[in-house]
Amino acid sequence: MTKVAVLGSGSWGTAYAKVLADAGSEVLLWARRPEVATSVNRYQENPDYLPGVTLPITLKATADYRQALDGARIVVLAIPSQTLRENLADWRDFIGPDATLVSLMKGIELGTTMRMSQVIAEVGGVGDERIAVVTGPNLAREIAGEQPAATVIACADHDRAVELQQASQTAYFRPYTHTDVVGCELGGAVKNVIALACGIAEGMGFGDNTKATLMTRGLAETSRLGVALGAQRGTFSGLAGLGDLAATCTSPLSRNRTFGERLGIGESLEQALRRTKQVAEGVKSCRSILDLATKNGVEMPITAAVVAICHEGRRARDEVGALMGRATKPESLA
Ligand SMILES: NC(=O)c1ccc[n+]([C@@H]2O[C@H](COP(=O)([O-])OP(=O)(O)OC[C@H]3O[C@@H](n4cnc5c(N)ncnc54)[C@H](O)[C@@H]3O)[C@@H](O)[C@H]2O)c1
Ligand SMILES: O=P(O)(O)OC[C@H](O)CO
Repeated sequence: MTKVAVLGSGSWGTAYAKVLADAGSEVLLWARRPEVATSVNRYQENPDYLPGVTLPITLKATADYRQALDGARIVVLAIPSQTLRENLADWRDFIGPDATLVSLMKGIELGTTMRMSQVIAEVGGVGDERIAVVTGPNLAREIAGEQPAATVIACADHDRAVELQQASQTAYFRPYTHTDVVGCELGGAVKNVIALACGIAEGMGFGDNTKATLMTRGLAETSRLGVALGAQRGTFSGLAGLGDLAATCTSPLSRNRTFGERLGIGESLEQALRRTKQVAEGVKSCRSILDLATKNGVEMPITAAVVAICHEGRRARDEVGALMGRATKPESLA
């Protein structure tokens, strides 16, 4: 039986740990707070992040990351993106020499503009062939409720991707493999920013035309950035691109979309942050994504508008005017 460590017991860490346990692996979930581990072990529930979901009896938890990592063939990283560098520095010495490191995170590091797999390679000192990314239209609550969905497992080493695919395949969760790690990670990170924009539009009272416009043009700017960074254009039409964008921009379960809605009704960033217990990755990553785009000479007007609203004190209404007033041009999907 494959031994798996899932580091991070928030909503997605817990839901994906359930998938892995349901698929037959021996899974140990690491929780920062001992009471979360106790609740998983005693009551098969993570009441803070997935209340009402009964976890498999075979899924165990611990507050000791060394115990979780001991003998793990697969190590899943499920913490907020901006905390990865610091946490992995503590964990790296306890990770087995041939373990696969799996990122569930959908963000870009502030300051370095690195993707999560790049942070893992640098801090963990591991080759790309040992790093995989799981991404797609995977709202944790729906997966935990065993509602059917697909995902993408991207890894430079196809055999490892297949190994993880087999370890994640259940009656309700269908993983596809992919080799375009860059495109899959960018799809996951940028859709959070576009979901913020859709939430803002919703909060401002705009309807479906506005949100469809943001999604379509948001995907165009995502793919423009991706191609400039070496991603395959086709990745953005798949689960990691369009699939995740559609789920996140339209679902009331999305933290990014919900956060945007608060901004759209006129709350300040601080007010919205105070009301948000879980991570809405796009709020921080919009800045690193815009930096990455600027460094690479790529125009991302929707991302720039989200940065302006979140971090530069600009009014949403003014940003709508700026976006709509841009020079006219032919439609291009890149
Ligand atoms: N929730 C989803 O539906 C979903 C789906 C796919 C991908 N993701 C991505 O997965 C990642 C994790 O998201 P989540 O939904 O589990 O988040 P969450 O907010 O539900 O949980 C975050 C977890 O990280 C822990 N944590 C917070 N700060 C920490 C720190 N400084 N050091 C260590 N641990 C810390 C929290 O205690 C919690 O257990 C994010 O990048 C998110 O974008 C989430
Ligand atoms: O709740 P969000 O906005 O972090 O989105 C969750 C997932 O990434 C959807 O696939």
